[in-house]
Amino acid sequence: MSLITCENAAFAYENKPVIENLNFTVDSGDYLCIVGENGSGKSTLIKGLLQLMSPAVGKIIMGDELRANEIGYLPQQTALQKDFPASVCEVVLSGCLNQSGLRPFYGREQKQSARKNMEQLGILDLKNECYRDLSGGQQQRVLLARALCATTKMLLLDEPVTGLDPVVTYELYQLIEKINRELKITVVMVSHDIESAVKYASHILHLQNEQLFYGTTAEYLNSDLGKKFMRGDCDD
Ligand SMILES: Nc1ncnc2c1ncn2[C@@H]1O[C@H](COP(=O)(O)OP(=O)(O)OP(=O)(O)O)[C@@H](O)[C@H]1O
Repeated sequence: MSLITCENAAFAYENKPVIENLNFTVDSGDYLCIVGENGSGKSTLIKGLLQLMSPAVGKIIMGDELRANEIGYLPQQTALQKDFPASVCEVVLSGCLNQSGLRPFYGREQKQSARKNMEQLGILDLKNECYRDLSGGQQQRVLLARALCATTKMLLLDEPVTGLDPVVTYELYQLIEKINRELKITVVMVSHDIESAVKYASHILHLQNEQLFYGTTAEYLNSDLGKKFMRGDCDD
C-alpha cells in the first residue's frame, strides 16, 4: 500500500476553496516535487499531509506504515525563525520531541540520533554554535538534521533552497538526493525551482488551485504543461 493516498481531496479556508481535485499517491522511496505559482495551494496541501488541516472534501489516507507524527518536516523559513537563539544541538534535538511523549528530557537514543544526523549533514563541528549566527545554508542543514531526527520514513520539505546561493543550493540538493537514495527516505518537497525539480524528483505534482498534473518526471517533461512551465510561460 502507498504511504499516502490522496482521493478527490479539496482544501478550503472558511469555506473558500483553495485547492480541489487532488488525486495522487506517494509510495515508499518516491521523491515527489510539488510545483506551482505563488498562492496555488502548495503549503496548504503540506498542512493536509501533516494532518494539521482536514480536507473539506475527499480523503488523505495514510498507509499502515506511516503516521503523521513520523514525518520529518522542514517548514518555510521566516525571518523570526532565522533569528532563533538556541544552539545547533538544541535545534536538532528538538526534532526528537515527537518521540518523547510527556518526558521533559531527551534520552540517550535521541541524543545519539541527533549526533548521527549532524554527522550525516556535516554540521557536527557546529553543534555548540548559536543557530542564529549561522549562514543560510548551514541553517538549512541544521533544519534538515532536525527533520531527520523525526523520521526514518518521510521528509516533507517546504521550499528548502529559497534564498540560498547556487553553490549552497546544489550542495543541499545533493544531500537530499543522498537521503532519498541511500537512507531510503521518501521525500516530498515544495519547490519553485522547476529545473532542479525535474532533475532530482521521481514524480511531479503541479498545482494551480487544482491538480494540473501528477505523474512521473519523464511524463511531466513530455506533457504540454511541463514543456510550457519549463519555458516559464505558464500564464496563458
Ligand atoms: N490561513 C489562511 N487563511 C486564509 N487563506 C489562506 C490561509 N493560508 C493560505 N491562504 C490562501 O490560500 C491560497 C493558497 O495558499 P498557499 O500558501 O497554500 O499557497 P502556496 O502555493 O504555498 O504559495 P507560495 O508559493 O506563495 O508559498 C492563497 O490564496 C492564500 O492566500
